Amino acid sequence: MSKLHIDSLTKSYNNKIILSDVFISCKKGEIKGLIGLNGSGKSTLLKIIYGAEKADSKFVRVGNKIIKNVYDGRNLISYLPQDSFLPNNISIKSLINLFLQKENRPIVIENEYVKPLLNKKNQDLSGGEKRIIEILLTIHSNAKYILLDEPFNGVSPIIKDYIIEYIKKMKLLKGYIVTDHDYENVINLADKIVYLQNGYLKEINDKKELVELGYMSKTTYNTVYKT
Ligand SMILES: Nc1ncnc2c1ncn2[C@@H]1O[C@H](COP(=O)(O)OP(=O)(O)OP(=O)(O)O)[C@@H](O)[C@H]1O
Repeated sequence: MSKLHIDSLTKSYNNKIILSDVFISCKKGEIKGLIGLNGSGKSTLLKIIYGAEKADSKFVRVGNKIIKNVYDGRNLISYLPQDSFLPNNISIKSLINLFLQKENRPIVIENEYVKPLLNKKNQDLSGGEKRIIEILLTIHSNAKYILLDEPFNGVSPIIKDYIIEYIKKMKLLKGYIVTDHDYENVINLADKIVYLQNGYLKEINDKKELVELGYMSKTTYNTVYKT
């Protein structure tokens, strides 16, 4: 499968540069974890790659296909936004039929967490239940590359573990870029970590760098990683 390649991506809001000549790529079977401080531009980056937000400049392609907007990227790039995106007054079963191609529906309908919710309306689901449905609909689209913005938000620990194992199991088929403030789970899930700061992406090779970069305190690092 062709690689997802992004370069020369630049974005400013009100003359403030948020993303400055960003380069990132992802290949099939790869999970990239994107982390950074609040406001560093992670969501903006994912929205621009997907095509939901305009960039000042960008070059996005999957293989030889250049992606300029959401329409170009259909069946190639799928995106889970930070905020809930499903319409309310509609059953989960109908949402699955609406969002997924016929051949992709059974695996979601048969899912152990989805099955008990099929006849409920989206508005009657808890925040975490909604998130599982949204994640599965995004992953099981026809797209080859999946962008997940805060998939673990509002999800209980046991479901986070389930989502991580689920994505790992599915990873051979697609490529993923995942961002979340739950850095432990992003680090656990990802093959590579990239850190966004001052508009630039930096590859992290050693978790200790996250202290040097000011992402986490030494105390937190020692508590989490030095047992
Ligand atoms: N539509 C907009 N108009 C003006 N500024 C914006 C807009 N959207 C985002 N910003 C600004 O761009 C910066 C990056 O925002 P973004 O949401 O991409 O950050 P983030 O890294 O995802 O943050 P968080 O981790 O808090 O979700 C922030 O300073 C934000 O205030």
